[in-house]
Amino acid sequence: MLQVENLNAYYGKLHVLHDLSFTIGEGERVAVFGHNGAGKTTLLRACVGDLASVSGAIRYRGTPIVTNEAHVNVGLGLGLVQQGANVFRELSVRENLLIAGLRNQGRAQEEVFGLFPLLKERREQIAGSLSGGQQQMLAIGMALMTQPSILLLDEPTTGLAPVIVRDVLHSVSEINRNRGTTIVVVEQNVQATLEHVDRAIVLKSGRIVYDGPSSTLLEQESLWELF
Ligand SMILES: Nc1ncnc2c1ncn2[C@@H]1O[C@H](COP(=O)(O)OP(=O)(O)OP(=O)(O)O)[C@@H](O)[C@H]1O
Repeated sequence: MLQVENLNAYYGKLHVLHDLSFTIGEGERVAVFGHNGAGKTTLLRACVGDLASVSGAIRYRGTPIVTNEAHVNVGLGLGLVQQGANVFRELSVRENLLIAGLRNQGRAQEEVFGLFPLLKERREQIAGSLSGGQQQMLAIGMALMTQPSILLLDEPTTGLAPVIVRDVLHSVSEINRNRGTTIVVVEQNVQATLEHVDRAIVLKSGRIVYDGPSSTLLEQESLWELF
C-alpha cells in the first residue's frame, strides 16, 4: 500500500531522515518508535506531502505522492492525526466532524459515531469541554471523516492516563478491524502500543534500526535498548 524508497528529509541544512526504505501492506498496523528528535513526525509529514525538502520516493498504491500537496494526498486516501488533539475547542463535536468531512458527511459521520458512541452521545457538547482522551478520540474521528484507507497518527496518547492510553489504542485497533484501515502510529508508550500493532519500525537519528514483528519486541525486552 505504501512504498518508501531511499527517503531523505531536510530542514534547511539539517539532514533528518537518512535513506529510509520500507513498505507497508494493506491492512497492516505498524508502530514507529524512537527517541525524541529521531525523525518520527518528519516521517509522517513526508508521507502526507507536508514537507518541502525531501528526496527519494513514496508511492501510495503505486502512485508517487511525495511531491503532492497535502490536500491531494488526503483526497487519495491518506489521513493524518497530528500531535496534540487538534480540535476546534469553541465548536461542538458535531461541528468539528462537519468541518473535517467537507463534502463527505452522512455515512462518514455514522461510521465515526459507530466507532466512538461517546462522541454520538456528546455531539452537541463544546469540544473544549471534553476530557483529553475524548478530545483525542474526536481528533481521530475528524481524520476518519475523509474516509481514509491509511491512517497516520502522531503520538495520539500523549499526556493521557495509562487506562485512557489503552482505550485510545484499542479504538485505533478497532478502526483497523472494522474498516480495514491501514494504521501507522507514532508512539512513546511502547508496551501498550506493541499489544495493538503487528509490526514496529524503530528510528534512531533518522535511520531504521529495527523493522520487524511487534511480537519479537514484546518477547525480547533487551531489544528495547535500541530506542
Ligand atoms: N520545522 C522544523 N524546522 C527545523 N528543524 C526541525 C523542524 N521540525 C523538526 N525539526 C528537527 O528535526 C529533527 C526530527 O524532528 P521530529 O519532530 O521529526 O522528531 P520526533 O522523532 O518526532 O521527535 P519527538 O518524539 O520529540 O516528537 C529534530 O532534530 C528537530 O529538532
